[in-house]
Amino acid sequence: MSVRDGAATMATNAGGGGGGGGTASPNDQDGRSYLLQIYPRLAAQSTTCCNLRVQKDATAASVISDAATALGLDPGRMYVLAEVKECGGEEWVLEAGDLPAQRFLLWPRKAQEQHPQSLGFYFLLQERNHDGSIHYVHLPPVTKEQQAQRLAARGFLPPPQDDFADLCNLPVLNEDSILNNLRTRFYKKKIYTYAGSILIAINPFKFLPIYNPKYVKMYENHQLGKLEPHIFAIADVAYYAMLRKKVNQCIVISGESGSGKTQSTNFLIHCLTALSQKGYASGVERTILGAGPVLEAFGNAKTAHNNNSSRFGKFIQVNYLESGVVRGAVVEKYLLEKSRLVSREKNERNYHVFYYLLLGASEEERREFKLLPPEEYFYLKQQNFKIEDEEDLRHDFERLQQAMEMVGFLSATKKQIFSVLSAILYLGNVTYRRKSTGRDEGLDVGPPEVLATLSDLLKVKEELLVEALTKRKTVTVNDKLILPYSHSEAITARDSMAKSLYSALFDWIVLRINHALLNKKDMEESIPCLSIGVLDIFGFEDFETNSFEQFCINYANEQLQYYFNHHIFNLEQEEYQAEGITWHNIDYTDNVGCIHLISKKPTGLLYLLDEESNFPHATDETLLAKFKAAAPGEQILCPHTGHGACLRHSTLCRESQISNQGFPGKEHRPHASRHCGVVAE
Ligand SMILES: Nc1ncnc2c1ncn2[C@@H]1O[C@H](COP(=O)(O)OP(=O)(O)OP(=O)(O)O)[C@@H](O)[C@H]1O
Repeated sequence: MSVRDGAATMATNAGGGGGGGGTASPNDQDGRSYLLQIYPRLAAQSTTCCNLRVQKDATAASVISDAATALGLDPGRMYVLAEVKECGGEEWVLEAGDLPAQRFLLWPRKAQEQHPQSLGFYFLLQERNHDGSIHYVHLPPVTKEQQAQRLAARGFLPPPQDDFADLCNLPVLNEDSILNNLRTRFYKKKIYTYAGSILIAINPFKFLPIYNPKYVKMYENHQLGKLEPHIFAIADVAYYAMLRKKVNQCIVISGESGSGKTQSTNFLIHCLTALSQKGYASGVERTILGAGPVLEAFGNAKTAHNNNSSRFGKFIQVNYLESGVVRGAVVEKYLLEKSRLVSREKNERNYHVFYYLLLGASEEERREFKLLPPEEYFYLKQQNFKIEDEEDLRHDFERLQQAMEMVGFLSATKKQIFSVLSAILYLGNVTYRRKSTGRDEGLDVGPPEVLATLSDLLKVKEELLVEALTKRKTVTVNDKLILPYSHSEAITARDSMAKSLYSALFDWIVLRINHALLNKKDMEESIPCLSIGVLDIFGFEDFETNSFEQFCINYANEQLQYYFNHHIFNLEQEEYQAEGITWHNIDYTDNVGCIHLISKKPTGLLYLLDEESNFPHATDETLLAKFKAAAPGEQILCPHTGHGACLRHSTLCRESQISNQGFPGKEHRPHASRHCGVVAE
């Protein structure tokens, strides 16, 4: 036996012996000797391990000698003994004089009494190379499951975690670690992660079997964070907080287009109604179920980011009796994107309902509503848009009709609605020509058959219609003037009429849905009610051409961001201070400057825009001049680039934080990932 480099090394005249299998189970403890199991990790390995009874004071050198003899190893070679503790990734090569039995006694009890290797504790016998270095042999790695079993079995220190269910537990908190954590979890099909009481959801774009009733039950009445993050946990917390504190709750969902906000809203509403069904069903869920497809048909459209994008914001409030039974619901809508009616980006579509009607209507309905093929409507045929899903659209029209009945639209009402839709499409086919005769400056409007059809569908006299489409009324101090539109003004007036008609129709549909959702008794008697609201508004948007709608949407999102900041940073920190908790305030990017720039009285952009709109001769240039005069040199610092930047820049940067970090599964979309956050209040 020789000792080199301080490590216990031995060459032995081994003979016979043979250890057999078995694992390093200590014991058969006689007070002074211990049973060690030693695993050879050798180039020419013939046996798996040997059991050695050793004295407490036996040195590593003597243990190596005995093990090599027992294993029948080549006596001309040199060996070392290493202690392995997998949980910490440790593999210690023992010195010749080290005492293996002593080390063994430091292992957790379970590892001494049970199958130690399965718990990640064992001794290894390794061969030395001629240069003294250790000859490492590749062994199959221990699987995560094996590792987890071992750890759970011994209730011991967890290994370094590779993902965290709550971002607050990340050992290092920065943008990279957050994104890595979300990505690691996403690859493991864990699409939900908490950041305290906020739930982050990453759109999987595929079905995951995690929304069935078993999950509603599983998450019922559990403290947030006890179980794996889930959207049902958020609904559950809101529901039980409402019942316990007798305070209304609100769940705010935000995220960019296509991130899954509406889907999340649906999961929440499903869970919120399921939780409350104690004995007798209220029928509200059925009405909500019907309301969904109706709102979707009229308020959703195919966009570049999402084939079924909600083009309006909504707040759904589910009302409960104090006992927790669902009582009714109310839908409030915000900012329908009206510009979509008359123009849109390439390869985007108008609202679903137009295509449903045109492709799904029966022959009789086609005659009744005077429907044309889709490509004959100016409002639909822009950008040579092709319809390739005719079958689906036909089916969707049937589905819509059914849903309308579920929310109480009678046949006559449906006909009125379809007539208005048809009229809106005909409005786009109205054309103008400058009058060619006499000194009249006005416009000829036509074609006559379109005007006649419009008058018929809208039940408005043709003269009145022509008047509204060609002239405007101006009221001055002394007089009432009727002036003809210029050609471009007339086109704008025609499109405005279409937009206003659709918007009014949508408002009216929402009103009707609310009538169906409200419990009639609530309107007659005053019964104390509690509620949970779910806010689903569109996220930040940035298109090639951004319109006033994008400005308003992004402003609404800035407000939402402000709300998040206020609640997550400000109020939380104030509470810590009030409770005397030692706390270093966290610096965060406050967007209040951006909000003031847009909406602070009296110089906010919105006020200036209002003011300028009252001037008859206002133009884009006069508005811009007004902006510049009111806020000379005013800039917002972009939180990410640090540049002095415009409003648009600041919103874009926030949006880009996560969207380009490479989540898989949706190659056809321009943004690599879509995520949304859900906050329960
Ligand atoms: N949890 C989920 N599981 C499976 N698929 C999902 C999930 N969430 C979203 N999706 C898929 O992503 C699509 C887009 O989601 P959704 O319409 O909810 O996005 P959104 O954020 O509301 O978009 P927009 O703001 O444009 O309305 C859905 O049609 C659905 O196919």
